[in-house]
Amino acid sequence: MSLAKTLTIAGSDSGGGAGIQADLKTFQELHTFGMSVITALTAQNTLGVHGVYPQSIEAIEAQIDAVLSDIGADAVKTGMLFSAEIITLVSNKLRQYEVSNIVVDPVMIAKGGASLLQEEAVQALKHELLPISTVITPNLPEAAKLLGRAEMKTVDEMKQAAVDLHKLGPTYVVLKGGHLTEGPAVDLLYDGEEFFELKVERIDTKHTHGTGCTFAAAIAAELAKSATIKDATETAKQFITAAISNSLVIGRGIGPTNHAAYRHLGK
Ligand SMILES: Nc1ncnc2c1ncn2[C@@H]1O[C@H](COP(=O)(O)OP(=O)(O)O)[C@@H](O)[C@H]1O
Ligand SMILES: Cc1ncc(COP(=O)(O)OP(=O)(O)O)c(N)n1
Repeated sequence: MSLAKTLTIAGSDSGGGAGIQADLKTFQELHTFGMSVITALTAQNTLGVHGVYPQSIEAIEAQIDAVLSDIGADAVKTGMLFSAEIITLVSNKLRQYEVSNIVVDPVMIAKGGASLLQEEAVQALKHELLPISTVITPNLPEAAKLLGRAEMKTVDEMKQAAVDLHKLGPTYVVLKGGHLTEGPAVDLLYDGEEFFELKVERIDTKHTHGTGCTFAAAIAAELAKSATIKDATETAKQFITAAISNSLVIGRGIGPTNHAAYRHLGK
């Protein structure tokens, strides 16, 4: 038997709700073979990030080479990359191994406010990783930072931002609207010509830790199984909506989404 192979290159969340842990759970639930390259350890729980410990370039490079020189990946998802040096390494390696489905979640700041990307690394993200990516999945603050403008507040402003993000080089842009303060949770898929809206009623819960990681990992899993970008984002939206609707009230802060919920829809 063979399974589509998915690789996450991201930070570890000791609390299990975001980062590598969220990605691997999502990969598994969507019936792919998940693998990981850890860029940084975080000491994290539902109350926030209590420490960030980047791994050495040597350790990250060795992990990537071990996985891609032998097993390979049908899709790679990147999350917390932390520094310009790590971004340069990851970009070079993805080129070297000619990875074809690259999903870049440009993780910058955790919900609790902790910085997961150094300020000076934003330029490396823009100029080295975005141009080789298949799809980027910024949230509204990340999109604003990448474009050097104020945060979008309406779907019309999101559309203009998606066009401008597309000019940075990715084949597709999925701009996430989870941070909109009013109305449904709308995300926009832009392919350089047309917009597609992914829209659901906003779920009334504070337990949304790891939503962005989970959503991007689901897109990567579907692309690995050869779904079109439109089908991949639609499935990912169903996956994250089920995960948020059944999110877990654990810990004393913002609880994680429930990665097992999608399977209970009979998927
Ligand atoms: N309260 C909510 N109800 C429904 N969907 C949500 C809610 N919050 C976030 N989402 C969805 O979760 C996904 C991740 O979005 P977002 O929270 O913006 O990302 P991030 O975790 O990177 O900040 C998107 O599909 C977004 O629309
Ligand atoms: C290790 C690690 N990576 C990424 C994040 C951010 O994840 P996200 O899905 O955006 O969720 P929130 O942190 O915003 O709830 C993280 N926290 N840790």
